[in-house]
Amino acid sequence: MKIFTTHQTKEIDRRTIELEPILSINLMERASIAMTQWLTTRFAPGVVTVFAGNGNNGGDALAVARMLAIGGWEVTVCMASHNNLSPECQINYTRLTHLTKVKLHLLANGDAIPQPDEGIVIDGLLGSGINRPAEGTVLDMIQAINRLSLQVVSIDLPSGLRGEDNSDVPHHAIVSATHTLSLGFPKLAFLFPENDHCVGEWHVLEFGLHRTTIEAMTTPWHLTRAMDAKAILPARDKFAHKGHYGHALLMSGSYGMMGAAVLASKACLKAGVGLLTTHAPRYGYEILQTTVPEAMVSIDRSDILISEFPDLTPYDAIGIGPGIGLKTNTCEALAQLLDHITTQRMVMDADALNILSQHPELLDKLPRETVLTPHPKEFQRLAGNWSNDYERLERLRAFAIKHGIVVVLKGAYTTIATPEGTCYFNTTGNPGMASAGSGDVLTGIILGLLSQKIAPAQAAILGVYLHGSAGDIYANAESEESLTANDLVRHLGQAFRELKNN
Ligand SMILES: NC(=O)C1=CN([C@@H]2O[C@H](COP(=O)(O)OP(=O)(O)OC[C@H]3O[C@@H](n4cnc5c(N)ncnc54)[C@H](OP(=O)(O)O)[C@@H]3O)[C@@H](O)[C@H]2O)[C@@H](O)CC1
Ligand SMILES: [K+]
Repeated sequence: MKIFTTHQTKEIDRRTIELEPILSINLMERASIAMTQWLTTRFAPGVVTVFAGNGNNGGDALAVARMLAIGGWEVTVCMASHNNLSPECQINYTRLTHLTKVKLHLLANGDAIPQPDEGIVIDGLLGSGINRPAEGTVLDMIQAINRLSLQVVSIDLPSGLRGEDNSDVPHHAIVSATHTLSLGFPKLAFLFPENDHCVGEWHVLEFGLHRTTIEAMTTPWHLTRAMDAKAILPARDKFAHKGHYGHALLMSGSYGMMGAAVLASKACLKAGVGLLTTHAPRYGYEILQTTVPEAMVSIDRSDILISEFPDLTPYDAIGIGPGIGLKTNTCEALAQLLDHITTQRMVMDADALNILSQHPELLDKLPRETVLTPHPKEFQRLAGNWSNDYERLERLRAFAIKHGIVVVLKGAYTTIATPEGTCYFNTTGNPGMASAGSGDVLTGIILGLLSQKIAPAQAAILGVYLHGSAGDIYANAESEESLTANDLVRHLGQAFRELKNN
C-alpha cells in the first residue's frame, strides 16, 4: 500500500474532485460517513464530545457530529471560533446548527474548555493543513483533550501532528489519541517511534479517492500488507527436487555463540531452502549435527571462530554474521569472502555489520543488492547518528542508495530500503520479538529465501513479514513476554500457511 506525503494527498483529493467528478462537500460527506461507520461499529451510542477546528478537518468533525446526533448519540461540539471557516466547514457548521439537540460551545480566548467525564472524544481540530505549531485557543483545546481520561478518536491525524517531519513540534502541542482514523492512506509519521505517544491505534479508512490517480502517483514509501507479501511467495513446483530451492551457505557461530548458528540454520531450513551448509568453528560441529541434522556442516580450521570460508561454487546465497564475533581472523575472512564472491546473493547481520562499521572500506566491496539487517544501534554505527526519526529514515534511504544495497532496519515497522531508495514498512511483529536470537532467525529466513532465487529486496520484505507473523501467531496463542527465538522458528510453518490462505 502506498504512503503519500500530505502534499500528494491534497493533489489526489483535488483530482478526485475534478475527475470523478464530485463536489468537495460531497467528498467530505463520504469521508465522514466512513468515519461514522467505523465509530458506530466500535462504540455503542452514548455521549460524544467533538472538538472542531476551522479548516476541513473541523468540517469532517462537524459532519461526523451531525451523523452521530442523528444516530441517537448525545453530542456536544466545541469550536475555537466560527469565523474564518473553510467553505466546507462553514456548510457543515450550518447543517449542524439545524439540529437543535446538539450542544454547541463557541470558545473565545480564555473561555473555560468543557471537560467531559464520560463518553468518547472526537478530535477534529487540525488535520493535514497545519502550517505552524498549534497556538492560541487551539493549543489550549489540545491540552484540555490530553488532560481527559477518555478515549480520543482523532480525525485523519492527531491534531498538531504533521504527516511527515515533526522534529520541531513539542509533545504537548499534539493530541494524544487512542485511535487515529487516517483518511485514504497511512501517514509516514505514524510509523515513527517518536510519535507513538500520540497516534494510538491507527486505521486507514478508504472513501473512494480517484483510483487511476492513486495508481499513477509514485512514492518512495510503502506499507507491506498480507497481499503484498503473498505476491512475493513463489508457488512450489510439483516436480521440483531439492536443487530447485537452492543451496545456502551460512557462516555463523564462535565459542559461546553457537546458539546463533543453530537458530539461523533452523530458520533457513524452515524458510524452504533446498540444501543448507553451515560453516562453523570446529568446536561447533557436534552441536550443529545434533541440533540441526538437516544441515551439512563445513568445519573451520579454527576451534573457536570463523577464520576462512569454503569453496563458494556450490552456493546460491550466503548468510554471514550471527555469533561470529569481531576477532581479527574473522574480519580477515569476511574481507576475503567479499573478494571471492561471484554471483551469490548475500545477507549480513550482527557481528558482520559491526565488522563493516569498523572497516568502512569493506562497504565498497559489497555485491550490489547485498542485504544488511541492522538494528538501530548497528545502523548508527554504520551510518552515523540522527536527531529524529524522519532524519533516520532519510539516512536509511541515502545509505541504501549510496552503497547499492538493501538495508533492513529492524524495530517496530521494520523498514526495508532498496538501492533505488524505495522503503517498505512491515506491519507484522510485536514487542515480544525484541529478544535474544530473534535477529539470527531473521537472517536464516532471508538466507533461505535468497537461495530460492527470490530477488534480494523481495526476499527481505517477505522474510521480515513472515518473521513478524510467526511472532504474532505465537503471541496470540501464548504471550509476547514468553516469546523466544525458537518459538519464531517453530511458528514459521503457520506463518507461511496463514499467508498462503490469506
Ligand atoms: N485528503 C482528502 O482527500 C480529504 C481531506 N479531508 C480533511 O481535510 C483536512 C485538511 O483540511 P485543511 O487543508 O482545510 O486543513 P486543516 O487541517 O483543517 O487545518 C487548517 C486550518 O487550521 C488553521 N491552522 C493551521 N495551523 C494552525 C495552528 N498551528 N494553530 C491553529 N490553527 C491552525 C488554519 O487556519 P489559519 O489560522 O491558518 O487561517 C486552517 O484554517 C484533512 O486532514 C482531512 O481531515 C476530508 O475533508 C476529505 C477529503
Ligand atoms: K485531527
